[in-house]
Amino acid sequence: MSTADYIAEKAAAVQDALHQALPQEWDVPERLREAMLYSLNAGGKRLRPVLVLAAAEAVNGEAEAAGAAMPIACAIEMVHTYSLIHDDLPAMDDDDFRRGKPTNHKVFGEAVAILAGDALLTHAFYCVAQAAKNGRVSAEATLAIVEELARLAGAPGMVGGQTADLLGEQGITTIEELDYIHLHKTSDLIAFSVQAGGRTAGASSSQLEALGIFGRKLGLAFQIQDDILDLVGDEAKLGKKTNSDVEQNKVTYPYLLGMDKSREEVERLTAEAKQAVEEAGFAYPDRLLGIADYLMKRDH
Ligand SMILES: CC(C)=CCC/C(C)=C/COP(=O)(O)OP(=O)(O)O
Ligand SMILES: C=C(C)CCOP(=O)(O)OP(=O)(O)O
Repeated sequence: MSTADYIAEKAAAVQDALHQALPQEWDVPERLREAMLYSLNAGGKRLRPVLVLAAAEAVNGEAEAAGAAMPIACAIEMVHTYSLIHDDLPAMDDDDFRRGKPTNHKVFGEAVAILAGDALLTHAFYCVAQAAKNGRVSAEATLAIVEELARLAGAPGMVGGQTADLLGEQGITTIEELDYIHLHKTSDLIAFSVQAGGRTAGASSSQLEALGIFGRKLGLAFQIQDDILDLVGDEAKLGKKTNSDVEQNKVTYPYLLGMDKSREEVERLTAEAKQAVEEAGFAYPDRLLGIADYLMKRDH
């Protein structure tokens, strides 16, 4: 099966699991449920949950096949979707279009969009707890996953990166400052995804370390590619507006280094990410390696 087919198959399985992740019988205001499901079901590449599953498979193909990592895959997609809803708000990037549809606040209004994001973030931790409750992931591994999710999605992680991004908009002058933003805003959730997937399948500490390096480097390459696509990508394929970084005076890799050097960095970081996994002695590393190559060449 090609990497594209593998991603499509896993993304479809994640979609099914997401449908069941918010219990129907819960008494939730209808407008809130609609707003949560609107962004969650709008699609997206499902990169982070697919990476959770591919990392579990790298460690132990049978554990992945048993679906142990799926609640964690759902959790990370909820955290990511919340972050996009909030990122699009007028107080942040003020975007009108996401995942090929009007942004959440354009449809539901700012207050409900904020609350839908809050609810998705909170519900992610409920999903993580289900992994231990259904007995497929040990309580010890689940506890480590909770701790890592809180850290890497929170102030020392994604929220910190987003804050530095918004406060630093015009004042960034060095690659080091920019890397701080990218590593936290984007890499932290990607590193969480592969490490948490590995934990569900019983990864050793050296394997977890290799997955962390893979995730951080891949995340950085992914964000640089996102900024390249903002300049040269196709709005219909991307499902969001292009040229938004220039309009918001954002300092990016293409702005600081130019397009050719930025592309070289994506290739270098992807190669280094793959090397970390190749050297760690995983039983089934091919899907993780294939996803890294696929992302480097992506146009959406
Ligand atoms: C706590 C919050 C709200 C975090 C948001 C994190 C994030 C990665 C936003 C999208 O980045 P981007 O603005 O570079 O991407 P896009 O081009 O998709 O808007
Ligand atoms: C970190 C960035 C660049 C935000 C968008 O992430 P994705 O490109 O993974 O967004 P979806 O496919 O999930 O919509």
